[in-house]
Amino acid sequence: MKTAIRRASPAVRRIGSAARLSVSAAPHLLCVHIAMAVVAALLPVAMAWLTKLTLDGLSAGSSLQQAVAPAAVLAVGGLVAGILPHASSYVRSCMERQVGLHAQTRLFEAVGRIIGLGPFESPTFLDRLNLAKQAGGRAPLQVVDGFIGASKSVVTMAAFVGSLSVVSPELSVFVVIFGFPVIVAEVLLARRRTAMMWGISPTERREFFYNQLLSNVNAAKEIRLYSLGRFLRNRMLDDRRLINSAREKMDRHTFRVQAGLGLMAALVAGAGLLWAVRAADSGRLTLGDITMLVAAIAAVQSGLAQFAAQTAVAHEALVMFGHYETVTHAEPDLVVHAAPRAIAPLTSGIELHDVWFRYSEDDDWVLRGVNLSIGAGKSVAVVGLNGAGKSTLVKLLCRFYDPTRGRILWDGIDLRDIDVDELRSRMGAVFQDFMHYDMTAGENIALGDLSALGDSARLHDAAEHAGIHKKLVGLPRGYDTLLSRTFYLESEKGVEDSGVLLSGGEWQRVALARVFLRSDRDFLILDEPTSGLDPEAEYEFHSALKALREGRTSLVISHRMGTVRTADHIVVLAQGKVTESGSHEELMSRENVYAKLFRAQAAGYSPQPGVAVVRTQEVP
Ligand SMILES: Nc1ncnc2c1ncn2[C@@H]1O[C@H](COP(=O)(O)OP(=O)(O)OP(=O)(O)O)[C@@H](O)[C@H]1O
Repeated sequence: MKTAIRRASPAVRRIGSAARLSVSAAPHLLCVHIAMAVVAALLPVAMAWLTKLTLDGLSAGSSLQQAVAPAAVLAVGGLVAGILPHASSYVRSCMERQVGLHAQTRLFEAVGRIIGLGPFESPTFLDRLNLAKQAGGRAPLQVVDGFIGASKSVVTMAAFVGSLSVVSPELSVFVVIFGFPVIVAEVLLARRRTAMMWGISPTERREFFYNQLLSNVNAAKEIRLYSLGRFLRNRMLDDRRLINSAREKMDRHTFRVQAGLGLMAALVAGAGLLWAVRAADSGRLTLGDITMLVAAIAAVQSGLAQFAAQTAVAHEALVMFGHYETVTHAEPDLVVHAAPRAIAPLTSGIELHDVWFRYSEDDDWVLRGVNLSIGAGKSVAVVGLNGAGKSTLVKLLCRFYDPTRGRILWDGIDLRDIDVDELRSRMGAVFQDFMHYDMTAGENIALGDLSALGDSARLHDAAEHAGIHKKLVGLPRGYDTLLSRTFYLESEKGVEDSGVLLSGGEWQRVALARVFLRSDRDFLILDEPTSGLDPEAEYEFHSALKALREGRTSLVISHRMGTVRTADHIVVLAQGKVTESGSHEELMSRENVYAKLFRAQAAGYSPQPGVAVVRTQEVP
């Protein structure tokens, strides 16, 4: 049995998976929904038979009193038929909300299980994630609903075809043969539509990117100053036109196929009616038979149309749900050790042994055999020109990627053997492209360590160290002020300017405050921590940094030599290799790349310009 299930086609597995998801999200509503579908499937047949029997009875001369009972049942049936679609749609809406919430929870839990950054930098994954997000809310229920709806149509049609075969076996066979191509055509249409949607997905994402860019506050300055508005708008509209043209082509094709099917249906209905009139004329059919025949033809045709539509919707939803399933069942992007090794506070240090790394097999090597030792309690600085691989090194240390070759060891234990959450809980970092969260000032800092949320003393202390406390405490609502003009706080709905915007350097201090909140961690990474700070703030920051680093292991990356020079050990990275290392004094005495870089920067502050200037080509 299990083997059979394993061998079942992906479509069957997906239907099973969508059903399980719906059952776990809304079991009671699903039962009510199915029960309503059964009643809705059989009600038209029961009504048709009752009508036929009532009319046959009346035409055979039965009294009005005898006709009252079936007529009363017919009236009740009519009442149920009138209310049922609305009740069913209400139940469906309730289910949609519950299943949507459940599916979204599962999707974002799966996204949270992605350890590294690789998938987020892959266009294919992003397209799939985009479709999964679109599908997550509706697709599981659409699959189940389509299945229920198609089954409902089959039940109604089978009951009517059975009834029709009593009246006219030839016509019932004719209707069944007619139905087959309708179903095939609709399934093919659905397949084509989903292929089209997958095809336009990258264009839709790009259009969305331009769309966001045109309304993004950070982009607004350059867009206005460089007059990029029309250019970006045209690109967005070009993408929209491409999308529209693909959709229009699909709509035209759908129209041609469905108009053909409609014509066929009309011909069948017309032929059936002509035959029925001639048969009644020759006395082979009663009045009741004709009403049954008319009802059966109409019901089978609408049943076929509904079956086709439901199958098409279910098929489309099934394909979309496939993307959802791929994301939620994705294998971990990085190796996850089944029995990870526990790590203790860093005692020996972090070692990189012959680390090679490239982002993909098609890319060039970014790191080419890096050997580096970051001793426990020591501060190491990495310098190098743009693109030398410094931030990539940080990504490997945080285990956003694994080395393509070589190993990174934490007190002798390979990072791949350590539980990634435990590893990261022992680190603090401020990244070059740190985040601005559209949240309050307090929350923006507390995100560095959620246990500090609402703990004013800790937040103030971290902000004080980062030199931003005075600014934050002076905001209209202090630390509760929203650092955004994108949203309102719930408590301040409608207050136009309740949020505050910070300057670039102030934002950097907020990001630094996050890392000060984690100053008790074993290993601190500071990637360009002072790039946005003014000289006074940079000076203050160095004293704070010194205190922060005291006795801690840290790695600093900076183009500012003033930030770098106080490190215990400095490493020059060039084209993915360590080309020089030592203390500031040692490196200066070697008169090599570091010394040239340092002097070149110092020359910028010198009253006599024209001292040593290092050029990109000079660096190996
Ligand atoms: N996600 C990525 N996919 C492919 N290549 C990448 C990716 N990220 C960076 N690179 C490439 O890796 C190289 C090193 O980039 P990295 O950001 O590590 O340099 P860096 O030394 O930090 O530079 P900078 O001083 O400008 O910040 C660059 O050539 C860059 O194009």
